Amino acid sequence: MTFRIDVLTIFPEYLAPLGQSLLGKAAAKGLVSVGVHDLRQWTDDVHRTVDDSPYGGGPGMVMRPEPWGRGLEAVRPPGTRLVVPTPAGRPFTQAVAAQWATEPGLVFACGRYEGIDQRVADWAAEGGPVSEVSIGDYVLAGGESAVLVMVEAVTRLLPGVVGNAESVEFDSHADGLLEGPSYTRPATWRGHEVPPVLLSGDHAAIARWRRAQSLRRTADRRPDLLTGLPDGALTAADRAA
Ligand SMILES: COC(=O)COc1cccc(COC(=O)c2cn[nH]c2)c1
Repeated sequence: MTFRIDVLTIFPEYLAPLGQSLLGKAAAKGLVSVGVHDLRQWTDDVHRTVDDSPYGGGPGMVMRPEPWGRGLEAVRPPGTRLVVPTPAGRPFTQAVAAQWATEPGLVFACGRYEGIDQRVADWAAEGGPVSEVSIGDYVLAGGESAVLVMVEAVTRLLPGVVGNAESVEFDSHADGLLEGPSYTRPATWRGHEVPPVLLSGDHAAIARWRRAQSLRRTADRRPDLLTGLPDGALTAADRAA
């Protein structure tokens, strides 16, 4: 029932926001519990060293395996998915978030420097699923920001977290398309009108208009999403739009 999140990082203070806002309410409801752990508590030297030079040479430093091995043994419930944010990962998508939201919890490993010794992910796969995932095609200084992003995407999908469950269902990407424009009062604002159909009360026309806007925006901004749609996702009416 309670979704358990654990994060291992050398910058625990960076993940303090995990207790705020939406996640905070969810935590207050007992839907989510979060643990943030300083990786350095599992180092074995007086300098609490977490990195070392890369085998084979090359720039930068690599995170040593041993602190990760001890930390994951201490923190990761058996069988729990280990998520490693990395620019070299498979794409993190709404579908991935939805899948993870059905599981009992997640453990996140925040890489820094040039990354974590690959044997950590390889060894961790012996104890449960491991997902090396990317939140986008750019390089961050570490995994902590990506963890904030993924935790927010997953926890808002947990039952009871977002007030209006329907608003989650009709998110962008939920049906494979981008969400179209939204409007609220006033009907005229600084010379800009709300599209009249939205004030018409004709709910069938409104639904058609919204679908057409969603398709137009997707074709304009994310044509890649249109090629990936399952067969039949686009109706004849869609194609005519
Ligand atoms: C095995 O995995 C690792 O070693 C991960 O290591 C690193 C190293 C540097 C930065 C990061 C953080 O992730 C991203 O930059 C990222 C994720 N998505 N898009 C950009 C992670």
